[in-house]
Amino acid sequence: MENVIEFHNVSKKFASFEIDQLNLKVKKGYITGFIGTNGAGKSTIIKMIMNILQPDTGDVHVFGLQQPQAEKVIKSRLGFVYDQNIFYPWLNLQEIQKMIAPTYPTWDQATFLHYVEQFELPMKKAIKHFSKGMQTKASLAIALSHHAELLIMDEPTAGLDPAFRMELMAIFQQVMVEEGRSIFFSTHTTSDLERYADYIVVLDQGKILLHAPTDEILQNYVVVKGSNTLLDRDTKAHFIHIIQETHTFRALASCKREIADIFGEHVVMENISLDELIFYLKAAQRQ
Ligand SMILES: Nc1ncnc2c1ncn2[C@@H]1O[C@H](COP(=O)(O)OP(=O)(O)OP(=O)(O)O)[C@@H](O)[C@H]1O
Repeated sequence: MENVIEFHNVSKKFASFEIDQLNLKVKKGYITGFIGTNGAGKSTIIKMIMNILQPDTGDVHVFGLQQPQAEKVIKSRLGFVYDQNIFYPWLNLQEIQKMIAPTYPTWDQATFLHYVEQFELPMKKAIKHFSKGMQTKASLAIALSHHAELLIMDEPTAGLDPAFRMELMAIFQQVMVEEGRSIFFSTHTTSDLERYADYIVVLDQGKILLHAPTDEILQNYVVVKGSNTLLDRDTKAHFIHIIQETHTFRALASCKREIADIFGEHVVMENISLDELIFYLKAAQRQ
């Protein structure tokens, strides 16, 4: 299967943060959600995809082309959407479009006008007077109007109200109808991903803890609750992380069926949310 983004042994060091030999392959044609707690390194990775930051060592490929050598071609084929205005704040959408359109050979004015109308964006209002959600939509309209094959988004739903967020997620699904298009976006709103993302990447302290199809995660990972008397060296080995109270434990396991076979009705199994998954994986990483 073709990959739209590839990191090969990428390292990047800041004073108090490090990405060490990171490998990542994001599949073409799918929505991939990128999650992890504050400071996990999501923005740093997105900036390296965009060549805003450069790795100390290792290679970043987008569309099979290497950054930074192919930056110009890569940028012409992708759309970068984030929740801050990246345009001159005093310009309106009409002026921005006039400035941007000639820079993209694939610019499609009819598509631009279509999205401006669908997103109910005013053409003549200065961008600085747009709400956060309107700014996100404006970036998205521009990305879609040059037929970006890959949409990269750093927390596009941050600060949006639930109705607006749902609308944006519906738009993501709609734009995926264009064959071969891919979306890679970071978020703290994990409930959106449970419904809309095909793949999930969990990051912590610059390390990928899990990268798997969303369905597989939600079907197989479980929180198991039971009595401490069930835990010995052999049974403990079936859990990724165990939290023990005085008499009982709760633990994360990655194979629901295996746990059912071993413990039967002696334990309670609960479906996991992505927030719980991040919590347990992070705790396991630190133990
Ligand atoms: N230019 C920089 N110089 C030094 N440290 C940096 C720089 N950029 C990021 N960092 C540090 O790298 C770490 C990862 O930051 P990053 O913004 O990538 O995390 P994140 O997962 O996007 O976080 P959040 O979810 O809070 O946005 C943080 O500890 C941050 O302080």
